[in-house]
Parts: sequence; C-alpha cells; structure tokens
Amino acid sequence: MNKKSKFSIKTLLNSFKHALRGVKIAVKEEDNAKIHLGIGIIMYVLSAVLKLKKMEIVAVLFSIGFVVVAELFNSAIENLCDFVQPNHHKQIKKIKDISAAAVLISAITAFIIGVLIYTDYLMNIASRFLTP
Ligand SMILES: Nc1ncnc2c1ncn2[C@@H]1O[C@H](COP(=O)(O)OP(=O)(O)OP(=O)(O)O)[C@@H](O)[C@H]1O
Repeated sequence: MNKKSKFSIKTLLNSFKHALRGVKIAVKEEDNAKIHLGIGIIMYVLSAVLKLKKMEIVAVLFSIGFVVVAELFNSAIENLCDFVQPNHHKQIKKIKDISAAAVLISAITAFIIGVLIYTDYLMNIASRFLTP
C-alpha cells in the first residue's frame, strides 16, 4: 500500500482503467449521476446546435464537469459512509447531507450559468418565429 511505485506507462494506463471503472460504477449505480450526465450531454449538444462562442462553450463544459465531479465525490462519500456505518447514525447523516449539499450547489451554479448563456440565444430564436 505504502510502497512508492516508479512511473511507467503501464501504471498510468492502469490508473486510467481504475478511474474509468469508477465512472462506470457511478453511472450504473447512481440515478442522480445518470440524470446529471444526461443533462450535461443535452447542454453540450445545445451548445453545438446554437453555435455558442468559444468562451461560452468553455463555461458550459466547466459547468458540466463541475456537477459530474461533485456527483462522483458524493457517490464515493456515500459508499464510504455505508461501508463504515451501515446503521443509522447522526454523524453519517451530517456527512451525507453536507456531501449532497455540494452536489446541490454545483447543480444550481450550472443551472444559473446555463440560463445566463442560453437565454439570449433561445430568445433570438423565439423572436424570429414570433415576429410576422
Ligand atoms: N446511515 C445513515 N445514517 C443517518 N442518516 C442517513 C444514513 N444513510 C442515509 N441517511 C440520510 O438519508 C439521506 C439520503 O441518503 P442516501 O445514502 O440514500 O443518498 P441518496 O440521496 O438516496 O442518494 P443516492 O440516490 O445517490 O444513493 C442522507 O442525506 C442522510 O440525510
């Protein structure tokens, strides 16, 4: 566990493999991860369809990544909590609630960024259809 491993391409590839397994587990087991990933994909497709500016796409990608990362950490913390304390415990409640709060804050932030970016584009499209 504590031994220092030398850098090699094989170790690097193994780390990627472990990380990808983690993504697969989260998507398979966590409903919220599926929902957030779905919303992320929709936001990204919408960015391409609406032809957003480069910095707007950067903001959208950052928002998606922010929520997905918060979701992954939350899942890891939930799993750790369930492993160390399968029974109801007020300290576990506190830890899980704080962890869930991180996801909530990330999702609200991404939502506000989405509204700020997409509103102008969607209003433009709507006005084209509504003006005679
Ligand atoms: N062992 C526990 N002890 C005390 N409270 C708990 C415990 N497990 C869950 N809770 C409470 O229930 C809430 C939901 O926890 P849970 O682990 O079911 O996550 P979830 O919101 O259902 O997420 P997910 O659907 O991703 O698993 C927690 O935020 C916490 O308030």
